[in-house]
Amino acid sequence: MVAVNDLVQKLNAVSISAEITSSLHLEVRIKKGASKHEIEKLKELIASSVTSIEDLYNWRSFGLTHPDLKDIIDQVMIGCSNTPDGQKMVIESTNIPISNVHVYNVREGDALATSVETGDSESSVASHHWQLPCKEFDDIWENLIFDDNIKNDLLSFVYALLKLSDRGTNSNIIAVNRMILLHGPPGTGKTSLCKALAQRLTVRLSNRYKRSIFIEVNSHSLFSKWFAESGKLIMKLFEQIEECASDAHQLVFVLIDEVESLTIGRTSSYKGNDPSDALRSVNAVLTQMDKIRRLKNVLVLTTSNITEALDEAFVDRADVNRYVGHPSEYAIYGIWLTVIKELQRVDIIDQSIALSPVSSFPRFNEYSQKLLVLASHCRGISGRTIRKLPVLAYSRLSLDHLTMDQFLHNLEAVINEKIPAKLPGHNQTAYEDKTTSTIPEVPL
Ligand SMILES: Nc1ncnc2c1ncn2[C@@H]1O[C@H](COP(=O)(O)OP(=O)(O)OP(=O)(O)O)[C@@H](O)[C@H]1O
Repeated sequence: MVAVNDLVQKLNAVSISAEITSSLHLEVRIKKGASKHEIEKLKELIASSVTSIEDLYNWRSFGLTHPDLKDIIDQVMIGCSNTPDGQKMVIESTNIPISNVHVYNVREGDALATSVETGDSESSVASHHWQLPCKEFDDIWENLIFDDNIKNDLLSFVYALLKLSDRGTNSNIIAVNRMILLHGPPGTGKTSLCKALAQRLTVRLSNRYKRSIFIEVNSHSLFSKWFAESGKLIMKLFEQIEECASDAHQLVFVLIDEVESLTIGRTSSYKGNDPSDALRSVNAVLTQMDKIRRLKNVLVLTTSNITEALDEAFVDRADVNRYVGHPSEYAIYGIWLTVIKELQRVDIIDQSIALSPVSSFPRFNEYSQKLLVLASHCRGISGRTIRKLPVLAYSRLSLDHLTMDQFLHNLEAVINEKIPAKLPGHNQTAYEDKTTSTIPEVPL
């Protein structure tokens, strides 16, 4: 029976042949203290040792057991933008191009808070800066689970945008603004996706750009505290960004979260303030965005929870705008799987029970089936809340170690307690059910 199941799984796995290995990348994270320069020389060995690994899933990391590699390489992630996230892969060819093997190390440490002067000898923390690739962002990509192909789509599209810009295409003919907009309900992973995307692009483009910086703009505090001054503040902030981008060997990612607070519609007033202030700020942002779009090493990532309030001229400038909604039961299952695996890794949940990956549905074992049923009760809830539920389940019993049965039982109890409205028969609101954007999607 097991053998038959294995066979079916193999048939379902994507077989990577030579013709698509060109879009297959290996991202190799080296151990602290190991020499990147020396490991760069081992790319061929790394590529060939990957082909002998049985359980490979797209965009999932794994360790290497080869005696010459295991002590210097922390993890490898295999990524193919032509293949769904989490799909099992069978690599038949050993022809992974060496140029697609990216060796990197991660920086540790906190973000650097950067201020701008606001007059009257006051200054405000306007942004936080991270040098990429950094440890904090590195595991986000693999742990973000979406129903659609948004991760692959964004990565390929933005990679193409940066390549086009780098080749010096005429922007009057090929309009590239290097700006993306992600919108949708709170807690659905928009900010995390921007950070993860920047990290992956940094690793991918490390041959082209020696350095990479991620600037997170503190848009809310900038706008609400010094409303009338915000036009000036925005200008100063963008001057700092331009300074970073003046280094042609540096890739600059700018994240503007809650972008609606900067670009609230020209006609709407903000918290009862004079609409002319809102207008001034919108204009300042748009002027600065237009300036920045001339810089080919800058990518602006924006997120919004209230798309309806966004300025049309701003939305128009985005090369991509995508709706990011609440996860379906399959994505919820996938998110819980990442949390449960971590709890198993630290031996809080029994390690002897392996839950099935989403891609093997419907051939689920009894535990996976139960988890999927629980997931179906949680539709319409944000990924942020979904991620917290297993920890709440663990905390219900003051035990150091839980069997899988105990864990699932507690998870069910937490769901019944915390979100009773999500039990079967509950009618979801129109907002919770929403799956399409109010802004037309740009086809990718
Ligand atoms: N689809 C998802 N897969 C995995 N984790 C998710 C997902 N959606 C949200 N999360 C988790 O929820 C937390 C919040 O995510 P994030 O801040 O990126 O959401 P957001 O959409 O930007 O929310 P907000 O608009 O409130 O800032 C993160 O820890 C993230 O890992």
